[in-house]
Amino acid sequence: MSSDPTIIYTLTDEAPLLATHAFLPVVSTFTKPAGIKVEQSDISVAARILAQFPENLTPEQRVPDALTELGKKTLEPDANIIKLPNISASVGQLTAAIKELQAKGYNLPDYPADPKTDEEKAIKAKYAKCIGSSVNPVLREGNSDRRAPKAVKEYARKNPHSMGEWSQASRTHVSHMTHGDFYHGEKSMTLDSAREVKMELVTKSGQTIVLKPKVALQAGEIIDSMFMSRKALLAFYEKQIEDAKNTGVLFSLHVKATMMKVSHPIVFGHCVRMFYKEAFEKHGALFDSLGINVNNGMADLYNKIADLPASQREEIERDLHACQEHRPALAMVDSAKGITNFHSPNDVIVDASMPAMIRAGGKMYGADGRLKEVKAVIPESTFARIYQEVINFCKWHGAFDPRTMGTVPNVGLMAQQAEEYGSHDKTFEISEDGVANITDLATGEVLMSQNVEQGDIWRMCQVKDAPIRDWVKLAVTRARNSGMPAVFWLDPYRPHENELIKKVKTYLKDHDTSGLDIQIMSQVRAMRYTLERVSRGLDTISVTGNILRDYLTDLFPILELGTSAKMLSIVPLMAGGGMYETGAGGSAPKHVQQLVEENHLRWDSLGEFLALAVSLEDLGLKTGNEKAKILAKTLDAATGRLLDNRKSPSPKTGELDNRGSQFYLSMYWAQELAAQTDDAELAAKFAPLAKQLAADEQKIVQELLEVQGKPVDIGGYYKADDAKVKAVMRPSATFNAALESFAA
Ligand SMILES: NC(=O)C1=CN([C@@H]2O[C@H](COP(=O)(O)OP(=O)(O)OC[C@H]3O[C@@H](n4cnc5c(N)ncnc54)[C@H](OP(=O)(O)O)[C@@H]3O)[C@@H](O)[C@H]2O)C=CC1
Ligand SMILES: O=C(O)CCC(=O)C(=O)O
Ligand SMILES: [Mg+2]
Repeated sequence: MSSDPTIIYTLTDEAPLLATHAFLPVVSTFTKPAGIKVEQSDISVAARILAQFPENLTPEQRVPDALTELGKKTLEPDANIIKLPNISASVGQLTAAIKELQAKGYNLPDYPADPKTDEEKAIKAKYAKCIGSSVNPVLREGNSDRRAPKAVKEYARKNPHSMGEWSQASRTHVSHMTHGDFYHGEKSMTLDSAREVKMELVTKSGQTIVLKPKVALQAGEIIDSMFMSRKALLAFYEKQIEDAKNTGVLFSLHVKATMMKVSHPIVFGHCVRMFYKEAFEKHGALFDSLGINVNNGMADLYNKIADLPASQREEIERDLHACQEHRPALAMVDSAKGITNFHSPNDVIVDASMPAMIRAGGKMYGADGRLKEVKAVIPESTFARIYQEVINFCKWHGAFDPRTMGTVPNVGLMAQQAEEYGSHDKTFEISEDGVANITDLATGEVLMSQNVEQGDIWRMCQVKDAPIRDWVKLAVTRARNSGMPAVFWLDPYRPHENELIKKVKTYLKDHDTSGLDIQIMSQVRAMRYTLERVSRGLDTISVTGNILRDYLTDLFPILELGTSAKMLSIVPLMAGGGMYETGAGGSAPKHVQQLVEENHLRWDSLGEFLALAVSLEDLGLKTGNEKAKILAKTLDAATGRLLDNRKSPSPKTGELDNRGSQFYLSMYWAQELAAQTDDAELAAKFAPLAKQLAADEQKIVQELLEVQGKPVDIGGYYKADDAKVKAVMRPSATFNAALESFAA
């Protein structure tokens, strides 16, 4: 039993970080009487960049490599981590962050987009560690348990969010490849013994190029080899662009360039190039000489042509516009600002963008700011099909009704960089035609081989045996505790999932499943089965691999609750600790913009409140700290009251925002603590605070409201000024004083 139980609180980026600045003082104050320590760990993109370049910084500027430290912590049994959503940076966001840090006096090197020297290559490799989804895979040393807590689901039932109407005549649909994609030629095997393998390309010209010299594999591990054909992808895009034009629906592309940070920017770039084909053919050499990489989106192109002589730039712009003339209309990210789906590869992230489209009745915004029917292009067919199944269902049954629909929690295979989301260091764009082999290093035996062509994307995925066992156990536990049926979404026609099915069947026998309803279904059937139940108000646990975990934990919360930010998201770490994530919702740039322009933060910290309650409960159970358990129980009760009394933040400036919502949470929490009878000492301790906050309620709310409506300065975006942020996020002198005198 630890004498000094500790919760590690992550500091991340954008809206979640702003909210944390207001919430942390409350957390530290409330947990102190229970003897709990709250430590901070800065894993913001700015801190992660700075940690890469200690030699460029003065001793005062240097920061520890908090992410690596935290990664190690996840392997310790007493880990208790609250993890807020962080930026998974695009190249554009990375360069903007570097620029801001340089302007603040940090002597960082520029990002070398096209490195020539060894030194530049080394710099690029360091920056590569800060791009895309580079936090979650390090910390997620456990599988995923995400669900809508009962109080939140009840709230959504009583206060349903808006849902767009679906028409049976809707032409909205999903388009995916039917050949030449990863699904098409996938190979998979379970290792009989531990091996070391390499990934190599044997070219048609007889050369052997080693792409990955060594991957150490464990016995029982499942590995896959799969590739996407460039030719098939281009032909697919050509056809879909043509079809959208002929049928008059918006063209939209949905990828996950953040998580799939190697493959999806390439998949995205091919689409943009195909769309603007003639302009790229005409200006290709110039674009290359300017270092334009369309995998980073049209924003990069427009930035890089900005300094060309006006006549040359205008000619390019004319040629780009000429392409648009005979191309379909594009779905917009921000129609007011003219930002299209092609602006940046991470503006449209499939896990959130497809549910948003489905929630809106199968529509996305066109350039005129109106909602329109859409062709949703999701090239890879493996998982795209589930969305078409949802569309089919909505067209037939109409939109789901949040007042009556069932809930779909998820148990997701995620630990130890499982499946596709761990494949970045084993993903390659093929340089010339040949055979791509996974070869045993010791024996030279070729385990799996694929015929590939230049430009194809080839990857190897892994999933270790222990995470699979843990995942099956978690599924059985959740089914038992919830009384819901659980469905493993596994497709026997997909080689990888077929290997998984064998293991699932074996490991289910390790558990008492009597009285439980556990089934295995292919994805499309599982979706249909689940939706039939959802529409009848019945609940069903989805037990899925890593990508479907990501997709379904935005899809169902967005349909059921209006946002995934209100979901409980737990990672029971395999080493015994726990990580408590705040929903699946990411950071929201437009929330920061609203704060800076109008001093109103619409971000809802509900996910943070829910996560903290489970973190406290877990800490109480594991360390025998009864006060922590009471803190957890009363926090949950306070969160319930917050919902019942409608004290969540409003999106509108001039109304209660994140700070006001946090005040109410604090007041209710103090009141619940004062009222409980399990621990008289705690009750007595919190009684004066509860009384004071209630007495000052009007005054505090007034202080929090009156600051709104004017611009504020937080001293930066990626690395805001701590003191300025604190001042902005804690503007009520009365509330601050009450907390301080309590803590004293
Ligand atoms: N766990 C993690 O670390 C995750 C990180 N990300 C990262 O976050 C960034 C943005 O991702 P994106 O896919 O656009 O998704 P987001 O979840 O940031 O946002 C989509 C929209 O959902 C609404 N929303 C989400 N959370 C909240 C909240 N707590 N309170 C109020 N509204 C909320 C906002 O809509 P509105 O403005 O209309 O209110 C927001 O604009 C990317 O860098 C991505 O990689 C994404 C997912 C998870
Ligand atoms: O790590 C990321 O970029 C996003 C994570 C995410 O979308 C999720 O876990 O649901
Ligand atoms: Mg997600």
